[in-house]
Amino acid sequence: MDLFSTGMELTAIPIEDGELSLLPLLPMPISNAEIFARLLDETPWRADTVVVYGKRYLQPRLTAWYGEASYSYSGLTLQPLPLTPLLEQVRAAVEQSTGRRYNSVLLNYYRDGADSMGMHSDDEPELGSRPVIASLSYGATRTFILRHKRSKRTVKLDLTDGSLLLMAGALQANWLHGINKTTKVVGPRLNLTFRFVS
Ligand SMILES: O=C(O)CCC(=O)C(=O)O
Ligand SMILES: [Fe+2]
Repeated sequence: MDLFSTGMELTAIPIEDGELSLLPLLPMPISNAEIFARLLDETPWRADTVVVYGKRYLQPRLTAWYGEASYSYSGLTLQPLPLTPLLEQVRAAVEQSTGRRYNSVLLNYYRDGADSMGMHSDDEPELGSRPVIASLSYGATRTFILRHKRSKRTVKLDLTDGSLLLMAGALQANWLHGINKTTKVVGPRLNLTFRFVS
């Protein structure tokens, strides 16, 4: 941390072929524990089935999609729910810290270490050619894995309670990302990815 850093700003993580930055703790007027508990309780969590290479799978996590537009991936179309007052408040804080606007948010609930997200890029056409995605985590720390599509270089980041990761530029075009299962005992984790869908 340099002399003039307040620790409240995003810090760039040097990475080739894309932009990545991290804020260890998003400033919020309510505690992380309260945000976590309210999100867990207020969200109509869904256990969705996706189609991957023609086969149907139950997603290894629960999800909810909020915003203005429907969202399609892996043969699944999610109808949006209207943002709750809490999600509006969180969105405002994320917009303030990242200097960007978002009209949608995907909530992921990883119940324990058996829940995961496969390696993917958030590169659907409605996200635009250089998507800006702000990823906010609450609860248990899980390891976020990035893998370069051509070089296969892997970068790992621990996403801790209240951390905000910003993915931008050519990151989605050149890298995959995901969350592996773990055999370690881990508690529940919530992740919110704010996006701009047009
Ligand atoms: O849970 C995470 O940190 C990743 C979520 C993610 O990649 C997504 O929602 O597209
Ligand atoms: Fe993603």
